[in-house]
Amino acid sequence: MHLPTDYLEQMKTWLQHEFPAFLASYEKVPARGLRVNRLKIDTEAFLQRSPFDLSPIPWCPEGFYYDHEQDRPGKHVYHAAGLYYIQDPSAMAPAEVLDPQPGERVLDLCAAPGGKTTQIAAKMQGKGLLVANEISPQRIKALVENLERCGVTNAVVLNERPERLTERFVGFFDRILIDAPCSGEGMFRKDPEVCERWSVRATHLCADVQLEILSAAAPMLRPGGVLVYSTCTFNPVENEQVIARFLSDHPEFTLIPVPQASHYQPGRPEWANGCDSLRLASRLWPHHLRGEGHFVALMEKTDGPEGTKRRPGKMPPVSADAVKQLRTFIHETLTCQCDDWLLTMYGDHLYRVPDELPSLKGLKVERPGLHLGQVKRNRLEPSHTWAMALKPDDVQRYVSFEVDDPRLYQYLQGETIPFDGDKGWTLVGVERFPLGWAKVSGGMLKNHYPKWLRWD
Ligand SMILES: C[S@@+](CC[C@H](N)C(=O)[O-])C[C@H]1O[C@@H](n2cnc3c(N)ncnc32)[C@H](O)[C@@H]1O
Repeated sequence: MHLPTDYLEQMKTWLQHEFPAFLASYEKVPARGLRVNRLKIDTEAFLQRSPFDLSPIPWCPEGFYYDHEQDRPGKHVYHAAGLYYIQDPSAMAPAEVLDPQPGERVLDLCAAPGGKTTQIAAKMQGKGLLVANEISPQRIKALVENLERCGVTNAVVLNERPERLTERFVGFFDRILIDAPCSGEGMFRKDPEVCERWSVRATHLCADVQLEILSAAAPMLRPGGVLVYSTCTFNPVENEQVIARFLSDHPEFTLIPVPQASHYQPGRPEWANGCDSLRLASRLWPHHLRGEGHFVALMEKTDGPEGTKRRPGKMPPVSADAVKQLRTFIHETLTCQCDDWLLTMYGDHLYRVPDELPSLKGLKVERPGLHLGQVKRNRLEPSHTWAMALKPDDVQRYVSFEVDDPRLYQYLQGETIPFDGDKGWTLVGVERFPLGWAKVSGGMLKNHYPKWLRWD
């Protein structure tokens, strides 16, 4: 691999005697990780059925290294069922540090493709409000698909510039993650294109953007709330120096210790303004641990205005016809009621809105909540998203295939399967983990697995 000369010079100056070990890390095979999705399965239960050779990642209880030479977990049906998320081991650190709790209001401001959003969602266990924002319209699709596959029910997905959210959410969030766009020095080993785009100038431009994002986020946190800033770059210009600049502009914020700090190396005050508290930030270096590298800083907001009152905002209304069709679908297919659900409609698409969501009027909304389906002339066509968010007990008809059943792969390939069962919408899954919808009629399981997800 050809590393930029300026980059090597900088790292040599900063790292000094550590530089040879750092440089040698580029010769090693990158560590690969997967994170068990506790919205679908407990870690212990997953380990019992996992066909992969796994070993624990010390800073993430749900995280495991796998052997990329031997296993391809991304191609397994358990991945399609959302049992785990493939994620760089060091990228699992920021959400661990954020430590979101069920029932809280959490903002993931730079969310796509959703590695950390899905990790946050698993920790929230479907309770509370998770706002996932992504500025890039191109990257939103992957975020939505990952939230869907992982069965996330309490997320709202926005496509906004951070500063457009500030006024709307003053003092609103308990926790905010800024996994900032950066020069990506921790990605060089895996992605040569990131390496080619790198320049000293780009690191300074990134730092300015990072500071703007932090400044837009600051008012959105409630006093007593915490903010995590992370990057996948090593450059102090984008790490310690950004934090130092932010703290000098925002005395209401203070750095606090990272709970898992014993696994990491401390931040480097001498690479910024010398302020000793920068040691409280954490550095994940590829020559100290098995992972590509990250920077994580945890800050608490000690002062500032309290947020909007805890009441839901006005959302676009739902037609009486849509409610009727939803009730009919639930009556015929599910085992739950929808009387206390907050609903909204965007066009002919019906969504269940998480509690406590303020009005989203004027914002670019990609998903105002859990997508339930499309309201057609006289029926509700349930969404794939909803299928992935259900459990076998939630439905009246569930067809379970074992991993070695050829019909499972016929289903994933979009084929119709002979099936003797009750008529109607039917959830299909591998073991007790849903994969999608089918409709039973005339002795056949008619396939509703989305075309864009079908296996070759
Ligand atoms: C490091 S990536 C986020 C990765 C994600 N958190 C995950 O774990 O999958 C940074 C994201 O910030 C977005 N971004 C770029 N410029 C931005 C800006 N000015 N404000 C907010 N987000 C921005 C990028 O589109 C990108 O998706």
